[in-house]
Amino acid sequence: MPDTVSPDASRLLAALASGSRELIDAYFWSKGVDALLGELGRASGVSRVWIFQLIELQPDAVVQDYVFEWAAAPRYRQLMQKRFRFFSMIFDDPVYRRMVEERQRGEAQHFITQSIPPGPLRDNLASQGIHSMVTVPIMVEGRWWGTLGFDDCERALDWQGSGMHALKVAAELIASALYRQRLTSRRRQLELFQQVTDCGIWEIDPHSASTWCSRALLRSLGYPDRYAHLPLRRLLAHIVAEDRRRLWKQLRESLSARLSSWRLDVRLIGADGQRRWHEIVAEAVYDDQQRLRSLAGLVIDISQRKRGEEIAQEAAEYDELTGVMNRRGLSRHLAETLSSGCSPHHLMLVDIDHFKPVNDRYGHPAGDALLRQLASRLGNELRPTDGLARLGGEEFVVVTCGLSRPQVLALAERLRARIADAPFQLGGGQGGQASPLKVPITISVGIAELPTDQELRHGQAMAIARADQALYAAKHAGRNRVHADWSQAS
Ligand SMILES: Nc1nc2c(ncn2[C@@H]2O[C@H](COP(=O)(O)OP(=O)(O)OP(=O)(O)O)[C@@H](O)[C@H]2O)c(=O)[nH]1
Repeated sequence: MPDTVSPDASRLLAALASGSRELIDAYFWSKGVDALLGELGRASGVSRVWIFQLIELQPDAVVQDYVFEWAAAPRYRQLMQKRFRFFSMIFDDPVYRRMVEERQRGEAQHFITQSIPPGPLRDNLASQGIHSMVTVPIMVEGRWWGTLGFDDCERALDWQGSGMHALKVAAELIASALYRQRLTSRRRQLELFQQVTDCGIWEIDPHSASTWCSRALLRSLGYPDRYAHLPLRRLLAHIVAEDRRRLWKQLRESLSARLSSWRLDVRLIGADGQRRWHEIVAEAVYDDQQRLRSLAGLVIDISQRKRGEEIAQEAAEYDELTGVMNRRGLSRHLAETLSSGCSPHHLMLVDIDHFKPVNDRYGHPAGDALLRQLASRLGNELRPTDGLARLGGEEFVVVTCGLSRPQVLALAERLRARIADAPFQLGGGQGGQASPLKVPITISVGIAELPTDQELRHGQAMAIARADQALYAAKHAGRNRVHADWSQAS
């Protein structure tokens, strides 16, 4: 057995000092680690310095990968050997099992091969020609990440005392470089994630009501990137008042139900003063007493999606030809206006008289143009709260609220007169083309009251049926007139 010698502690400390500088300065930690291992290897005079990364800890085996190496001479190199790629060590040796348990606890080990009890571990080391070995676990965020090891194939090195202390410092330096790299790459990933997704990250401390907002979020709200402290009150002021009320309600309800996550769409007022739809995604963490410990989440810009939804809704609820509401839009308008508290509600059916001859004589496109103009003229006579819809063909509906029967009759009469008094101009008249056609038309109007005490769909159908009766009466009486059916109105 070779004589036991101790490493030169002062050389090791000097190596640690210069190696650690490289590790701190290196952009990629791996480059700094290579330099540190080299410094330590040369200073200690060992044959090989290595780092194994822990890949998986199984119940009866540990899987590791040989990730870094410094070798004093080419014959000591092992890194490229296939047997050290994701190699698995089985716990069939109690000595090895104890070693793994100690590494998990962050404890260093040093041994001379010949002093190890006979068994697989000793055989393994002997097969590699190792006389002595020291290992220090690399602990990252309190967990065993990997192992820093020194093999001596020439001497039996005794690593106790200041030599061992230097190696522990080296393992801690490597661990902190790894941790720094992790944080840097996490930060980069987060920034990339935010850029790609138009999303901001926030966190609120419920005790102090202080907030943390990611740079992207701060920027979109008009604050400097590194704004140190954005009070919750100020953050909430960026939410449109009406949506803020919904947010408080959502917050109260989810807290009382101890919900761990929820979502809400709100409008945010950005740095440019524009309101944009955002989705708030929140994750709540509660302590053992079910009190809120932290609230964090994302703010995702969904203005594009909302615009898409609005376009889809417009397509679904508006008439393509005239731009006024269609039957579906009318239903929504009625539902909204009936629940608004304004009453009574009246429904007018407006139908063009003798429209078929217009189509027959001037063609369908001219008929279309006339329908568009009619919608526009009717709309000009109405208030913003009134509803105008096209039911199909040449039949329109006007919905009013808050008007008495005489007032509704007067409005209908005014609509009728405005259409009858001025002929419609169709086509031509521009750039030396033929002069526009002047087509006089009239409308007939049937009126009914909308019942408020019935189910909407039923009440709407009833009112349309009665208005239709009144319209029929107006047509029968000679057209260009207004009729009302006040029967059965509740
Ligand atoms: N241009 C055009 N015409 C339409 C459209 N929808 C329905 N019409 C036409 O509207 C006309 C409706 O004719 P009728 O139901 O006979 O009614 P009318 O000729 O107006 O007669 P009265 O209502 O009884 O006064 C038909 O010629 C339909 O082809 C449309 O979208 N565009």
